[in-house]
Amino acid sequence: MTTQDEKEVIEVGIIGMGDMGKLYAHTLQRAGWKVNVCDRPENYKSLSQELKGSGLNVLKDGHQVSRQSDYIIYSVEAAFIDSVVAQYGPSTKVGAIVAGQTSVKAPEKEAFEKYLADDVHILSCHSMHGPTIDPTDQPLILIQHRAPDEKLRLVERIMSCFKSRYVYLTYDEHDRVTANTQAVTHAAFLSMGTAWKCSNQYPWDSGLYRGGIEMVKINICLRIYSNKWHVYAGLALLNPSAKIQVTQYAQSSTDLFKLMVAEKEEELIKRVFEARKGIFGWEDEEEGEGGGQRRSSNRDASEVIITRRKPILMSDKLLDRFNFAARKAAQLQAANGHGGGAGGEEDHDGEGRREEEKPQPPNSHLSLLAIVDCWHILGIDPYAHLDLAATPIFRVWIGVCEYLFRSPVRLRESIRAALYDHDFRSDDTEFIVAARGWAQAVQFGNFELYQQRFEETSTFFEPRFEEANIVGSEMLKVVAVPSP
Ligand SMILES: NC(=O)C1=CN([C@@H]2O[C@H](COP(=O)(O)OP(=O)(O)OC[C@H]3O[C@@H](n4cnc5c(N)ncnc54)[C@H](OP(=O)(O)O)[C@@H]3O)[C@@H](O)[C@H]2O)C=CC1
Ligand SMILES: O=C(O)C(=O)Cc1ccc(O)cc1
Repeated sequence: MTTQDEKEVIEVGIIGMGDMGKLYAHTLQRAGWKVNVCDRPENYKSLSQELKGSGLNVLKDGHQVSRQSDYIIYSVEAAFIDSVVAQYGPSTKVGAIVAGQTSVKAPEKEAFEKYLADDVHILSCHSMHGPTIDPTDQPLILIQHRAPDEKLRLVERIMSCFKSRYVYLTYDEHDRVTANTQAVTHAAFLSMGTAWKCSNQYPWDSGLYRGGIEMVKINICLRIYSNKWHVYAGLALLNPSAKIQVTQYAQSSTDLFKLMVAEKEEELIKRVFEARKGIFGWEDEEEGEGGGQRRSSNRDASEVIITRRKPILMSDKLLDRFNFAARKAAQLQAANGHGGGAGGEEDHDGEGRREEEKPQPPNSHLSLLAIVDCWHILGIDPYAHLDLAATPIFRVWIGVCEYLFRSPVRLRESIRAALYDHDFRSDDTEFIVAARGWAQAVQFGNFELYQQRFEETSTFFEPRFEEANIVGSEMLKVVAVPSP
C-alpha cells in the first residue's frame, strides 16, 4: 500500500488538545491524514467551535477517539496519564498503535502496560521541543515498546510530516537521557529566576548583567517561566533519574560557593579546571578550539565548527547577535509603552558607546561553573546527548558553558570574580538558596509546592514575557538546528 492509500484508511487520534496536541493535529491533518481529536468532554463544544473548518474531526471524548483511530497519541499532563489511560485505554480499537507525548515515560509505560489490552501495540513518542518551535530537524524520540517493526515503519511514515530526526530509545533510556538534558537544565534556569525574584530586582535593572552570556541566562529563564508549570513539574517530579541530577546540581553549586566565600583560590581553580578537562577535554591552559576537521557547509564557519572531538556551539559572533536581538526587542517593547529591559539596556551609554562596546563586568557565573561540575561528578557527557535528545534550550545551555570554559583567561576571570568581587555575593547567595529549594521540591515530589514556587516567580517576571520570548526565539533559532 502506498502512503497515499494509507491516508485513505488509517485514522490518527489525539487525546488532549492543548499546545502539543494542536501542533500535532494540525500538522498531521495538513499532511493529508484523517485526524480525530478530543479534549475533556466539558470542552467539546468550545473545541468544536474553535476548530470549525479546520478539517479536524472533533469528538466528544477519548472513548470515541480510541474506538475509531488506528494510531492514538495521548497528549495530556504527565500527572494525569494514569487516570486518562485508565478511562479510555480499554476502548482502544483492536490492533491499534498507542503512543504518549508525555515528557516523562515511567508513568506512561506503567499506565499503558496496566490498561491496554494485549491486542494493541505500544509505540510511543516524544518531540524534543516546545509547541512554538519548528519541528524540522529536531529530535523526535520513538519508543518501540510492544510493537512489530512493520508498525514502527508505519509510525515513521505518519510522523514524516514533522521533518524531525528520529531517535530510537527504550522507555528507560528516555528517562535517563531527559533527566540529564531537561530536568537539570530547567533546575538551573528556575534557580536563576527564583534568585532574582528573591533579590526583588530584575537582573537587567541592576547593571550587573550585561553581555551575551547574561542575555542567554535572562531570556531563557523568562522563556521557561512563561510556559506551563505542569510540563516542568511532570518531567522533573515523575522521572526517577531526575532527583539525582537536580540534587547534585544544588550540591555542586553549594560546594563551589563555599570555596568562593572562603576565598580558597587554589582549591576552586583546581576543581573548576578538573571539570573543564573532564567535560570538554581541554588541558589546563589550552584554549579550546575546533581543530578544523570538518566544517558545516551552510553556516558561517565561526559559528559552528565540527571538530574531531566536539562541536563548538557558541561564538562571540553569536553572542553579539543575541545582544542585537535583545536590543531590538527592548526597543519594540519600549515603543509599545511597556518599558523595555529584559533585552538589554539602551544602545548608547553616556559616553556614546554602544552596549557591546562597553567593558563587560566580570561575573562569577556560579550557575555555569556548577553545571559543568555537576556533569563531571555524575560522569555525564553532555555532548553525547546532543545527538540523542537535546532540546533547543539544552543546546543553548551547553553552548554558553562551552563559551565560558573554552578560554582559560575568561574562565580565570570568572573564578577571580567569584572569589573577590563581592558585587555578586548577594545574588550568588540567593542562587544557592534557590537551587537547594528547587532540589527539595523535586526530592519531595510535591506538585503543589512546585506549582507555588513556579508561579511566585513567574508572576514577578510576567510583564517582561513578551519581550523575552522574542529574544529567546531568536536565540533558539540560531542555535537550535542540530549540526549536520
Ligand atoms: N509544552 C511543551 O513544551 C511540551 C510538552 N510535552 C508533553 O506533552 C503533554 C501535553 O503538554 P501540553 O500540550 O504542553 O499541555 P497542555 O496543558 O497545553 O495540554 C494538555 C491538554 O490535555 C487535556 N486533558 C486533560 N485531561 C484530559 C482528558 N481526560 N481527556 C482529554 N483531554 C484531557 C488538558 O485539559 P485541561 O487543561 O483542562 O487539563 C489540556 O487541554 C504533556 O505530557 C507534556 O509533558 C512534550 C513536549 C513539549
Ligand atoms: O527545551 C526545553 O527544555 C523546553 O522547555 C521545551 C520542552 C518542554 C518539554 C518537553 O518535553 C520538551 C521540550
